[in-house]
Amino acid sequence: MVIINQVRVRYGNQLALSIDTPLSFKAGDRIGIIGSNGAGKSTFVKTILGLTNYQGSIATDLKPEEMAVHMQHNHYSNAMAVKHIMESILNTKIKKNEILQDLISFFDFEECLHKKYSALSGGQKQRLTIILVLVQDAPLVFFDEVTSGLDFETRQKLMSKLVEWYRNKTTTLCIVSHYYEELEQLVNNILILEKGQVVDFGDKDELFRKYCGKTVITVDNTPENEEITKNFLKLEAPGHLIALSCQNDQTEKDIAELLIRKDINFRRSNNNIEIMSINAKNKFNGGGKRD
Ligand SMILES: Nc1ncnc2c1ncn2[C@@H]1O[C@H](COP(=O)(O)OP(=O)(O)OP(=O)(O)O)[C@@H](O)[C@H]1O
Repeated sequence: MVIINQVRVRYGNQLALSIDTPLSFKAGDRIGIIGSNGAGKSTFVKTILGLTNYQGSIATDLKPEEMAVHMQHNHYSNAMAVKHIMESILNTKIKKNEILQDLISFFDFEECLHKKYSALSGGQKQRLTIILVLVQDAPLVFFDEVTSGLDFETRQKLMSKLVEWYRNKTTTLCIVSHYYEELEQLVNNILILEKGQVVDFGDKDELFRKYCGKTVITVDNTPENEEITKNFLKLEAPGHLIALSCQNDQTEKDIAELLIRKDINFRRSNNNIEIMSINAKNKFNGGGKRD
């Protein structure tokens, strides 16, 4: 569907994106794009959409109108009700458009239709743009930080809705997000970017096994827990956590039994994208695993 090869994007003297190894997106892929601030995620999305000046090759069998995008920031007129914004952007009437009616009801948006844009809450504003994106029914859809700035509960609700909407569809999705738990439920591939370069790209579960092992057990980072877990293989982790790599069932059982015996709370995961990406970036930057 899309093959990206030897692509470079420069802003003045800055090389914002540099992709050497070919990346390909297949129909139906659900791709999570992650990386620190300034890693090049939005530039990557814009480049596939043809919105940057790039060197290199982006081959696709899709027409421009077969790609839809939800960008990070959106602005709409405040002069008219949301209903009229929708109808004028889409050049349709809600009462004559069944897909639009379905989306409005699916996203519980009826009560917002008669409000002005500025009167919508953050979550409602995002739902407006999501509806405008989804109604296009494009085969390739980009979401760039669709839940940014929303509280935890609103984010969860919105993501569950998206998961439900796309459950039985073949749409290819590229989702840029800093919220790893959202990606855990929605994507099966991960692209990790760092300083404009590709750290890794592939199946989410394979990347997890490559960088973390079979499972990861996390405990709070305290001196006591550090002492108790000192004989196990540690991974890089956010500062407040100790992450233990379990390469097989036996190690996992040994660690769990020890932690239960010591009455220590722990979390087991076989898809922790945050810890996977920290370790992928660490390896990419030449670091090794912790002792
Ligand atoms: N229009 C622009 N002009 C100049 N530099 C830009 C422009 N857009 C992005 N950049 C720079 O290119 C780099 C990549 O930016 P980009 O927005 O793609 O990162 P990002 O990973 O999406 O970041 P964030 O998570 O903060 O949204 C950054 O250093 C940014 O400052």
